[in-house]
Amino acid sequence: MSEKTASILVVDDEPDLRLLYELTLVREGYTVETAESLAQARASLAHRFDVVLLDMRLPDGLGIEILQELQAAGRPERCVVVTAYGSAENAVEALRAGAFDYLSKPVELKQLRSIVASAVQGLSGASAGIPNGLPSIPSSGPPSGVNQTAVPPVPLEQEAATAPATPASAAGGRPATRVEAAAPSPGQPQQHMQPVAMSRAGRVALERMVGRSAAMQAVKERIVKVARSMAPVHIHGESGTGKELVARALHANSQRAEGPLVAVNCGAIPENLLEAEFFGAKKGSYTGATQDREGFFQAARGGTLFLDEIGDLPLAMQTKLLRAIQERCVRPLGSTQEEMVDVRLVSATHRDLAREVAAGRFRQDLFYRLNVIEVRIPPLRERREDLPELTRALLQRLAQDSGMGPLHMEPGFLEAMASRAFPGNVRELENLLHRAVALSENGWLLVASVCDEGESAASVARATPAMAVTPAADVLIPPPAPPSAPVVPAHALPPVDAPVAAVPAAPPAPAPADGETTAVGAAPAAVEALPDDLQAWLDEQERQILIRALKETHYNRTAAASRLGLNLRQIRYRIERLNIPVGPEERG
Ligand SMILES: Nc1ncnc2c1ncn2[C@@H]1O[C@H](COP(=O)(O)OP(=O)(O)OP(=O)(O)O)[C@@H](O)[C@H]1O
Repeated sequence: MSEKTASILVVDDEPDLRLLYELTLVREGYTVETAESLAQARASLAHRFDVVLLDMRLPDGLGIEILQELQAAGRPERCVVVTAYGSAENAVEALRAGAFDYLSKPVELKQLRSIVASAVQGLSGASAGIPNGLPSIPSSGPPSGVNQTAVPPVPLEQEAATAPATPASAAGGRPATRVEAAAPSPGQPQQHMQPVAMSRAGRVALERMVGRSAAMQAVKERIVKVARSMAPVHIHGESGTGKELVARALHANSQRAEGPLVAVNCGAIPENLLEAEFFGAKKGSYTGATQDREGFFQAARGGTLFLDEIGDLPLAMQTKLLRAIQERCVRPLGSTQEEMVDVRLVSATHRDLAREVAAGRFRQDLFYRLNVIEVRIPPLRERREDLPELTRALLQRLAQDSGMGPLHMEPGFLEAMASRAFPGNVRELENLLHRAVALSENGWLLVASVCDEGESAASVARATPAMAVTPAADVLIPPPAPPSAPVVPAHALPPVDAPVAAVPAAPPAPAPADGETTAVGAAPAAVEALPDDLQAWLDEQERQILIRALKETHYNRTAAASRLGLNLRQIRYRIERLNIPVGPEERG
């Protein structure tokens, strides 16, 4: 069944407009019903529709009430709201309330067709007239609340870290724009108008955002929730927090995922080229324009246009961008023709745009249009618990990219990382790890390479067993000891009931005397008895931690693996290797 058999409810009190919309949409092949008031719309909505075209002003109330009621009832209809000409407030309010998109009066039929086509995109058949036990909306009165439909849980698999990395974007070295190929189409056909299952591309994009802190989990849930409408999203976060990753995840989880994602660094384009770059240019329109060329808006047609560092746009260009957003069309430089645009806008900045507005450097009306939905990414200092996992994942990526063998962390390496403030967030962490890899010796990442000038390696290095990152999986495994790495005395084995640490804890080595420093890689000045058999000692550490995790999770291996940052396959392998009894075979 084609998408054109989708069903549309047109709600408008003006008979001429109702008829015009109806005829236009019927001609497009849709099944159309009409209603002239909120009351009639509520009655019609006893059945399910695919799209509801809602006029804002109706004799018995505001169209947005229907939108809110559908949202509150968790209904799947996508609402396109028709707002009065130039009413940015109404449009923004409707989008925030969950409208799929909006149209401004006077409605251009071309635009109506395009937006409805976009709203029904991916559908496989009509649903009108199916009394299928949908949650009903109240026959009158305001909604009891906003949509509380649960966001699908975001699976965070260990394999996330092995996903191919997005290109590292070194400051200053970034190209101004990138257009990306369409994402692979989801393997499963979509269920008609049911909450759409997360596609593989969508899941992978979320998994690339490493971090399971509550703060990051909230960011991911918000992405999933807001990805599917056309509402502009503004991403705010300090430099290096992963704004581009969020933009990619929004695109990959949107229904435009099969369209292009055009990422533009607004700060990297010379001012005199901005207009041509954004809107395209006709041959001969400026020196060097030897042929017609598309702009970002045309290149992103049917997809997402990501405007990074939007705060860097000069005021004159802000005005032109605002017009393009309001009118939904652009005019290429040197052309007399306007072209309709069909993009979803995502913008980002590390600046406080509200403050920029107050200072007169950013247009308030543009800010209002772009900031319909905000996604804030917390800085790394507000989610320090993500640091070990981020370190492992980034090292994994570095090891893969550089084709190096396994990388081992010198004792104290993670602690040295943890002692830093990271004002440059994940990018700074990434750069630091780059440096550590470049300075590594025989695959050993040295504490000294991540210490600040003058900081003693020994001041951060605690006597902890070393760890290795293998390129094959996100696994920390105890590697063979470095030639002179400090070791933990056998008597320091953590008791089974001791708190579990990612790295088996051991008492710190005795502090060196004043002024005494310990050379990196050299044994601390005073180290207690060495174990006779390092591998056996390390195995015992691992064994006890696994037993404890299993006990605490009632021998549920999946839960135990998750507690330890392993996947099921990895924990099974370790349980088997260390011959740990787990009771009845099928536990966990
Ligand atoms: N949660 C994360 N998981 C894995 N990698 C991350 C994460 N956050 C950021 N990164 C990595 O850190 C680097 C910086 O991220 P990104 O470019 O998205 O930051 P940004 O906020 O856009 O920075 P800027 O404001 O400077 O443009 C990238 O290489 C990105 O892959």
